[in-house]
Amino acid sequence: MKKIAIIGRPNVGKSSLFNRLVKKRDAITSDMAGTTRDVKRREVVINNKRALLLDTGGLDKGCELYDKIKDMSLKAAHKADIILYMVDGKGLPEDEDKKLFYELQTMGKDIALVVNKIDNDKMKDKLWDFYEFGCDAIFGISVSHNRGTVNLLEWIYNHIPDSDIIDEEAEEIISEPEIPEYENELNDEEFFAQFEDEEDGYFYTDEEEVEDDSIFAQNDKIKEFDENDINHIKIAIIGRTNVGKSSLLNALLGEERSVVSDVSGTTIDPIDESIDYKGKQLTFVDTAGLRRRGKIDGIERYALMRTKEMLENANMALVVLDASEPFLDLDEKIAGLVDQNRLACIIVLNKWDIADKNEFERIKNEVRDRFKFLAYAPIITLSANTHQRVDKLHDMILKINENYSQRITTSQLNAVIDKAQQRHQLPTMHGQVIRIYYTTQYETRPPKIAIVMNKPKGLHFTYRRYLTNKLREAFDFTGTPLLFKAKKRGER
Ligand SMILES: Nc1nc2c(ncn2[C@@H]2O[C@H](COP(=O)(O)OP(=O)(O)OP(=O)(O)O)[C@@H](O)[C@H]2O)c(=O)[nH]1
Ligand SMILES: Nc1nc2c(ncn2[C@@H]2O[C@H](COP(=O)(O)OP(=O)(O)OP(=O)(O)O)[C@@H](O)[C@H]2O)c(=O)[nH]1
Repeated sequence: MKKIAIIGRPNVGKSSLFNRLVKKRDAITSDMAGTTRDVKRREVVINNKRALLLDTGGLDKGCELYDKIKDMSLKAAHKADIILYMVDGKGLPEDEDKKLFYELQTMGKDIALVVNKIDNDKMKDKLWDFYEFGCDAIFGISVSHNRGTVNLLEWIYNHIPDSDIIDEEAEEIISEPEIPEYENELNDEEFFAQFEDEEDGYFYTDEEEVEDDSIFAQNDKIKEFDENDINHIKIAIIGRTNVGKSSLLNALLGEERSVVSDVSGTTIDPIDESIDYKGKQLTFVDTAGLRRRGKIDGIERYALMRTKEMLENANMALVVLDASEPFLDLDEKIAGLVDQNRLACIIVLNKWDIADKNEFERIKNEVRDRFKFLAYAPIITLSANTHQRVDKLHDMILKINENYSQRITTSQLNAVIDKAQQRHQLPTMHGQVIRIYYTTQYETRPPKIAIVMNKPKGLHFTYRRYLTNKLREAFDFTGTPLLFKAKKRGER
């Protein structure tokens, strides 16, 4: 990917252009010179071509020392393929700018002189003064008034090779969980024969038998979403050392790290950090550990222990994997903890900027193969460094939270379960007829479903899985585990 550097003195409008190009208020602009602290890099799309934009800055106010500006500019220029040299059109060309510009020109890279703050037609004449830089590619623009930027964009576009055109259709970036299809034309015997190799025996229940009958009575009175649940999501970012957890946290928090005001019952722990996103509160749990410098690493037991603690306080886990490296056993061990905690989950393939994009299919299959227990989790590829698709992850978090919190009415559930039973009947247990009377969801986050039947112990493991998949087909349970409880009809 081509790298574009925006270079120039403090306050000429570099951050403003950067923001315009990434189409977001991402870098911070202000009237004070030197407000851009770090070099930021963001993936940008110019029309349909991809490039990496570097924002330079970090010169303190009062530090107008030309040497420093020159130093930084040269450093940035070395890293870049395309240089946008920016000057303030309100002033006169300065000799130092000119000298530096010549020096940059000798580097043999594509370079444009961008004269900013040409806010109106009257200002246009100012542009003539800058022709003495001797640059063919000179653009008079006004970022704040959005003037002249089209020509500049066209110039940039022409300097990005066609190989960086995004083929949106071909690019697989998100993978939804796969729901197996059942061959309906098989008779029951053939149908169950398919599972013969699998775990034998009759399945009873994920948990203890339900003792309290009242839970079944309340189901349909509860509205589809519990407001408190759906508006606050507690997220644990987990993964082994160096996969990019802290980087992802920073990317998700964004520049405008807003401290969310206390919502009743959701007091924020100082070790947690929260943001508002589209009216929802996203709390990242136990971020202190992610931010601590000189973190203890390499100690597997410690890593697992800490992850466990984080997961106890969360309802969603982002399992971060490094897509640029082979997966390790520790990745699996950490991901296994999500399953134990029955959490909503998204698998994040980070460092996609340096991963082999042609390998998506292979990597995806390996993830599905290694992390079978997270078969319900969608996979997203992204880059915490360039922020590629971080916004998509934000949206995905909201969607998965909805799925995790949803309540399906008893009638909707039974319609699906009845249809599934019509296709394939419940197998008998030692000649005894097994019957499902009805099913009902009695809890959310995650959805828990009770199957009320004559002999709970007679619900075959494979049949339960068949029902799970039929429910996943009928409703959007992407990203959420689905728990079943087999139960005898209460004597009431
Ligand atoms: N009139 C006018 N002002 C602009 C324009 N573009 C940016 N500015 C203003 O110029 C000031 C500096 O803009 P920045 O984008 O922060 O400049 P910068 O070059 O990134 O500055 P540093 O972070 O100090 O390096 C801000 O007050 C902007 O609002 C423009 O096209 N016209
Ligand atoms: N190329 C690339 N590098 C990344 C990306 N995300 C993180 N990194 C780099 O990977 C290294 C580790 O990133 P961190 O965010 O510290 O990883 P971590 O998982 O928090 O590490 P520990 O705290 O040690 O467990 C750093 O050098 C990051 O710059 C990415 O999307 N792309």
